[in-house]
Amino acid sequence: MLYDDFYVKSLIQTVEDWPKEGISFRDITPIFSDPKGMRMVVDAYVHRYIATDITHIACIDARGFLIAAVLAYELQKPLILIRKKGKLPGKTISQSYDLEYGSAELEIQQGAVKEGDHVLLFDDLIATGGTLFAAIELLTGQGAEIKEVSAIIDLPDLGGSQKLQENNVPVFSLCAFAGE
Ligand SMILES: O=P(O)(O)OC[C@H]1O[C@H](OP(=O)(O)OP(=O)(O)O)[C@H](O)[C@@H]1O
Ligand SMILES: Nc1ncnc2[nH]cnc12
Repeated sequence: MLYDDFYVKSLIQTVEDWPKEGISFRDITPIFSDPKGMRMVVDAYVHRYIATDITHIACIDARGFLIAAVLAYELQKPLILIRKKGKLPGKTISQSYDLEYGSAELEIQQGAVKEGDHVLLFDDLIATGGTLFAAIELLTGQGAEIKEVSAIIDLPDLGGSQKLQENNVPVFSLCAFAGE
């Protein structure tokens, strides 16, 4: 299905002062409850990544999982879960970070990726980029190469996507909310 930016953006709801005062929270929940929107989003990513040399898709707990799992299924690629602290069994590597409304710690299982792996890193939204930088650290720390960081929404006013690009990380987002 052809991607329609106006349609997808119309599904994303802005909730002011949540989870903290001063935050304009971009809620993607309605995309998942709208089969047309879901298909549009998934198809856009399938089209973008089907003819690339990506070997793995990594995604971030929790909203990043939702599209990435469908994409991994469609592209028949292994899916790597980067989770919030304390959720993954076995030996893990962790990385703490700050995000727009707090701080947290992410973990990956040791051996989840290795040198020579070409990873597409997926999350739902880029704000300060803190979450993605932590995930990149976990992946590259085990030798993987980040081919692209991909999100549904970019919030360029928060500077994350620019910072990623300045660090030579290719970034793609389906839509952006700037000055609105
Ligand atoms: O660019 P940043 O400033 O780091 O913010 C972006 C992150 O914030 C949200 O995650 P959250 O930690 O709220 O987790 P959730 O997906 O479990 O809701 C979002 O899903 C991104 O992962
Ligand atoms: N403004 C925002 N809306 C939704 N998720 C977010 N994660 C970080 N900032 C966010």
